[in-house]
Amino acid sequence: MSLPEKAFPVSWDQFHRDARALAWRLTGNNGGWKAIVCITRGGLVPAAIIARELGIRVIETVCVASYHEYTEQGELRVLKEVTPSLMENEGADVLIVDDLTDTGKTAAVVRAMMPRAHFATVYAKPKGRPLVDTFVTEVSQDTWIYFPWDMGFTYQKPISEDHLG
Ligand SMILES: O=P(O)(O)OC[C@H]1O[C@H](OP(=O)(O)OP(=O)(O)O)[C@H](O)[C@@H]1O
Ligand code: HPA
Ligand SMILES: [Mg+2]
Repeated sequence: MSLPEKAFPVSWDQFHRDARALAWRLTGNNGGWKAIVCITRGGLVPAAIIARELGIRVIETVCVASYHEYTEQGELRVLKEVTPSLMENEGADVLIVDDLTDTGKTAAVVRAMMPRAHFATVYAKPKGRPLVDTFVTEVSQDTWIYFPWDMGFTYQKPISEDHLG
């Protein structure tokens, strides 16, 4: 298993703030969004926050899995498709939400289902960035983002111990 070089841990508080910042960036759409399609499972959390902020009541899922063993990406599987009514008109006025885009593979598969939908993620890495319309924070490709729902409290070594060989 290869571990990315850098770590970007995100607390619940920070995630909430970043997801709200994403909601602010999504306020410009004339007439609003007719629905959110969130990419499970990571997209469920920002979708709840954005739906609350923008008053969106129709929330759909598209269920995709590709990272099977921690940081290793495997074959991408679509476990559940989007309801056909939201794919009408190529997904115009639909807001697709995910927690992040990394290689962009997940985004490419879901975008192909709804080419006119708006794709939003909280975080983006350089490879996935061209596939996303709106995001909040970019991190480098060699960084792993640690989401609060994947973490618990553990002892932290002092920074000096890591840097003094
Ligand atoms: O840009 P990519 O390289 O395709 O990676 C990004 C996707 O990977 C993660 O999902 P994952 O497949 O791990 O499933 P999960 O959301 O259930 O954790 C993350 O939530 C994104 O959906
Ligand atoms: O950096 C990441 N963090 C968490 N899940 C992920 N899935 C793809 N990339 C990442
Ligand atoms: Mg995901």
